[in-house]
Amino acid sequence: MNTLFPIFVKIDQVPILLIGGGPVALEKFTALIRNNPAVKLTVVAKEIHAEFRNILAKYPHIEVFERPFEENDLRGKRLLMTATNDPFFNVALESLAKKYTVLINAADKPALCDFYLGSIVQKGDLKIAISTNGKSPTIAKRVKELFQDLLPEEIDETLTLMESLRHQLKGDFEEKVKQLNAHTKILISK
Ligand SMILES: C[C@@]1(CC(=O)O)C2=NC(=C\c3[nH]c(c(CCC(=O)O)c3CC(=O)O)Cc3[nH]c(c(CC(=O)O)c3CCC(=O)O)/C=C3\N/C(=C\2)[C@@H](CCC(=O)O)[C@]3(C)CC(=O)O)/[C@H]1CCC(=O)O
Ligand SMILES: NC(=O)c1ccc[n+]([C@@H]2O[C@H](COP(=O)([O-])OP(=O)(O)OC[C@H]3O[C@@H](n4cnc5c(N)ncnc54)[C@H](O)[C@@H]3O)[C@@H](O)[C@H]2O)c1
Repeated sequence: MNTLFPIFVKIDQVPILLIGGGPVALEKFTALIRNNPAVKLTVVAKEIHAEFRNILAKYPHIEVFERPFEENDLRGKRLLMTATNDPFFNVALESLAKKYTVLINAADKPALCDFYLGSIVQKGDLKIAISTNGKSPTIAKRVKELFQDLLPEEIDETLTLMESLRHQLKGDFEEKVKQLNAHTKILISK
């Protein structure tokens, strides 16, 4: 049983610290930016690879420090993502995360994680997060590709129409739910 509880985080108002400047840190950075370019993010790494540095230069609102991590970096942060090549440092970060009551994701180190990243399907405002309970990130990626192909592009238009409908509907809550269900029944009928 997959006991992970999925939530959707407003990353433009929840400060995140990303430690690492290599390809894996760049992957995690890309995942954040793809979901919200306005992410409130600080990147700290002893050495930031050229490719990552060039990309970071396009996001002036992101704080970047090319130096070793300092405990102070955790102050005011709510999420910590780490992608370093130092296993001892990762373990130390796990206890520091507890001290600062920050949730930690250590890339590719499930035992150190409070939360996992999911594979994300996006069609306009529709977003689906996929988890395999850490069993196979590759399958998560394939399922994402499947849904990306399966879902019609028009789904976002439908969402926009539904949004205006739900704002127009009068009556009590129960009545609104009834009407919204009636309007969308066609979506699941053959
Ligand atoms: C979904 C995605 C999100 C993201 O990272 O943004 C993600 N991994 C992705 C890709 C990916 N990662 C790896 C491969 C190589 C092939 C393979 O191993 O399958 C590929 C495939 C590829 O790159 O093609 C290597 C890998 N990953 C983990 C381990 C350690 C272990 O399993 O013990 C190892 C072995 C390292 C080694 O061998 O040294 C662990 C985790 N990876 C997770 C998330 C969490 C569980 C998610 C879930 O529940 O499924 C978890 C537990 C923690 C975390 O990192 O958050 C992203 C999909 C991107 C997309 O959607 O396109
Ligand atoms: N590259 C891959 O495809 C891959 C795949 C699976 C797992 N991994 C694992 O993921 C981790 C990261 O991979 P990578 O390829 O990005 O590594 P990398 O060596 O390219 O980058 C590691 C980064 O961590 C930084 N760092 C290390 N100690 C630090 C500290 N004390 N303070 C601040 N920054 C510090 C380094 O400066 C560097 O920027 C490694 O543990 C690796 O084994 C990598």
